[in-house]
Amino acid sequence: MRYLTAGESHGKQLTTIVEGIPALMPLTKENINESLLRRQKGHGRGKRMQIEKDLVELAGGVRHGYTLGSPIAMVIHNDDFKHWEDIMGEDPFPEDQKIRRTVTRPRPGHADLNGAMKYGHRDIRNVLERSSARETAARVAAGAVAKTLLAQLDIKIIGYVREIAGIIAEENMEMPIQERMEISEASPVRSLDADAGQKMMDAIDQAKKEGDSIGGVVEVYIEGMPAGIGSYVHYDQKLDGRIAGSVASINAFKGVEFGIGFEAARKNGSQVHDEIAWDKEKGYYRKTNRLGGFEGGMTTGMPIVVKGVMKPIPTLYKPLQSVDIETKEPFSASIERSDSCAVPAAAVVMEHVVAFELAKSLLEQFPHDQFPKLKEALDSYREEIRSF
Ligand SMILES: Cc1cc2nc3c(=O)[nH]c(=O)nc-3n(C[C@H](O)[C@H](O)[C@H](O)COP(=O)(O)O)c2cc1C
Ligand SMILES: C=C(O[C@@H]1CC(C(=O)O)=C[C@@H](OP(=O)(O)O)[C@H]1O)C(=O)O
Repeated sequence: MRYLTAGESHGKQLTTIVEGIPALMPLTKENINESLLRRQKGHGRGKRMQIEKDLVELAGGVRHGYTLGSPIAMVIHNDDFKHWEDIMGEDPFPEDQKIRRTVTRPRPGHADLNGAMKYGHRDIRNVLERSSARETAARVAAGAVAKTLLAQLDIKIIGYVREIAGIIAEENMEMPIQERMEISEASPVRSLDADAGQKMMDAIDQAKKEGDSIGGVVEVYIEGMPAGIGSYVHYDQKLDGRIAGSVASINAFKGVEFGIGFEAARKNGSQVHDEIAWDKEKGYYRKTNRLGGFEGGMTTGMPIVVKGVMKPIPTLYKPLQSVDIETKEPFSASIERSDSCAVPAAAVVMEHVVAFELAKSLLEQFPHDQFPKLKEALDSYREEIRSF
């Protein structure tokens, strides 16, 4: 199972192709649109999200509500394209407009300067159009297909915000996943804690007023993955490693933690490892879940708990200093628009990239061309694990 995306932020459309989903799996565009619309929400986003209404067009691989086993092609149109046709269309700029319309001022913290040097672009627009997190809409579409597969295998997944600008939403470890879903969806910052949520919103408003940006920590929580998914035998089969890679690949993500994460460095082994217990009904389980659902690159059967840290947005109304690549002169220009905080949206993105890795590892372990056979194989594996 794999996916590719294509498309520029202000170009015509984003395209996603997902390969490897078995045939005969129920899938509708509503499954995908629900995820896309969730990604667009969240306090702190800029004007662009008022222009876009992300809706998917299923362009291949699905017929009459079921997957065909062929690649699934999805298109999301950029509504903003109509404002950018002269800049993003096929025709080059007329000579007399070239200098004025070419982007030559790289933003610190974005892909601008490194991307321009690597690909030899003297117009930084050729970099920023693709490095933009607009691409995460296409990734969420791929993840939504994976999430639909997981849901039909009784695996639930949700992403929410744990921290923004140092304000922490304390977690009640006992909170069931359904409650996590409902509370975070109702919160404008996807927080699990109303008091912290209000403080987060205030911090976002304050940052915006000051022309600055803020980052935070998001968490993805998964229930229903049986023990033993992933493997210890090769570096690239370790599921926690794959998840870490996919999370770090999200725009502006700078770190990943499982369970208590970096806190483990400051604790003794007896305070970190989760004791093993057994119950006639549910089989083996851990008395605690400090390792966040992974041992040896494989799931333990406990909930998977993974956090990602997002740095503050690099485009600032209060700009940092940089150097114009044509004149080599320093500048500090003002900008037209940007998000001041995209942490709530990033929680939805992280949920979807993690969902993709989970679905991919399940299909590697239980390769089936037909979805009902995958379901049957997983049910029988679950029974085997329970009575082990
Ligand atoms: C949902 C989301 C929205 C974002 N919005 C913006 C934005 O409005 N302006 C901006 O400069 N960066 C934004 N970013 C972050 C940049 O895309 C990111 O910092 C850039 O691609 C450079 O990559 P790096 O930070 O991973 O090094 C956003 C990221 C995400 C996940
Ligand atoms: C378009 C999205 O996010 C964009 C990500 C982004 C960036 O530099 O990463 C910059 C902004 O784009 P624009 O300059 O057009 O306002 C965000 O709006 C989106 O999330 O769909």
